Amino acid sequence: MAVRTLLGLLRPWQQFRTTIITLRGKTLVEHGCARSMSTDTTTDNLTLSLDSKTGIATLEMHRKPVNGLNLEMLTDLNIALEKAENEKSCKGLVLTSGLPKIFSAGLDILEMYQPKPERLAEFWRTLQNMWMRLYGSRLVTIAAIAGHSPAGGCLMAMSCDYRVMATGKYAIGLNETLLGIVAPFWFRDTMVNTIGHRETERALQLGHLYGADEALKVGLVDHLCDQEEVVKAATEEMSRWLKVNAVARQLSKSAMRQATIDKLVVRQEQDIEDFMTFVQRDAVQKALGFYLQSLREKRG
Ligand SMILES: CCCCCCCC/C=C\C/C=C/C(=O)SCCNC(=O)CCNC(=O)[C@H](O)C(C)(C)COP(=O)(O)OP(=O)(O)OC[C@H]1O[C@@H](n2cnc3c(N)ncnc32)[C@H](O)[C@@H]1OP(=O)(O)O
Repeated sequence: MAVRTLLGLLRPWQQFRTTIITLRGKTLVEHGCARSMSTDTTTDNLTLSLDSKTGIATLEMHRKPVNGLNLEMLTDLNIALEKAENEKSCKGLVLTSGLPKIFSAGLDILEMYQPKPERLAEFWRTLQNMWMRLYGSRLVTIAAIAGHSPAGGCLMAMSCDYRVMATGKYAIGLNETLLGIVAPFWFRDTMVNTIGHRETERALQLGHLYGADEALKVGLVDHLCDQEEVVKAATEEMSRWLKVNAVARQLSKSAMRQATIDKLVVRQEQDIEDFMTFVQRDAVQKALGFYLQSLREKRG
């Protein structure tokens, strides 16, 4: 607080600063302007930037090759989301990818294949926390999806308030059964809340990946546009949402979502145990091994 007051006395050109934060042995570099409180954060996995004029933050994922959600990426996402959440001038967040043709390939399967138990538990807790943060965010959150978005990628998109997807040959959905695994209850709940019970039941059992047109038809995404336009379309839609009284909108959002989040809050430890038991079963390890192999063979 004292630092903020002091910075307020500085002239604008004196206020640009670069801060380096080290976290869990990783370095986050911040470039920012103290007066506007806009702060850009870049890590190996993502960039968070805030447009201080509009109050819209952009969170761009760029973990090569496919924005696979591993422990480090999820940790960075949690930090970035918390930062945007706590920044008073930030009102909305566009979640997108800086990689071509990929929004996110979902969970990094290598976290679940032949895992070390301690890391596996931390990985799952960090994913749970990321979902609770994003699904329950006070911000208007819009996913700009210009590429594939299976499983955990679909979860992230569904956790936003609105989804813009690129037309093209991209797929989105909860395809867990194709890997021989089961979407956890809070993945399922999020999908039910988005597209309804019957459609979710069908999609989950089949591990169905929707093309963009079909995703629009069932309400899994809300708007289609050209690949190059997704972030622009998301930002335009955002301005509509930002015109609504913020408190009324936030209370409405929380009235719709909090019960779903609370279900995980009260079962968080049990869910970690269930996940660990399930993933470490021989049959599941075998299925994950085959799936990884098939991904590798696809490349030839
Ligand atoms: C009793 C109940 C208890 C409950 C227990 C619950 C358990 C449930 C647990 C978890 C839920 C799981 C959620 C998930 O998110 S699982 C991940 C699902 N993701 C996928 O199926 C996507 C797989 N990937 C693809 O289909 C494609 O890669 C693509 C369409 C995303 C992109 O295609 P393309 O551009 O052609 O790239 P490549 O396929 O060539 O991939 C490049 C490279 O990346 C590797 N890779 C891809 N996806 C993943 C991934 N998700 N994890 C790790 N690695 C991945 C791929 O293998 C290639 O690697 P390389 O050959 O070594 O270069």
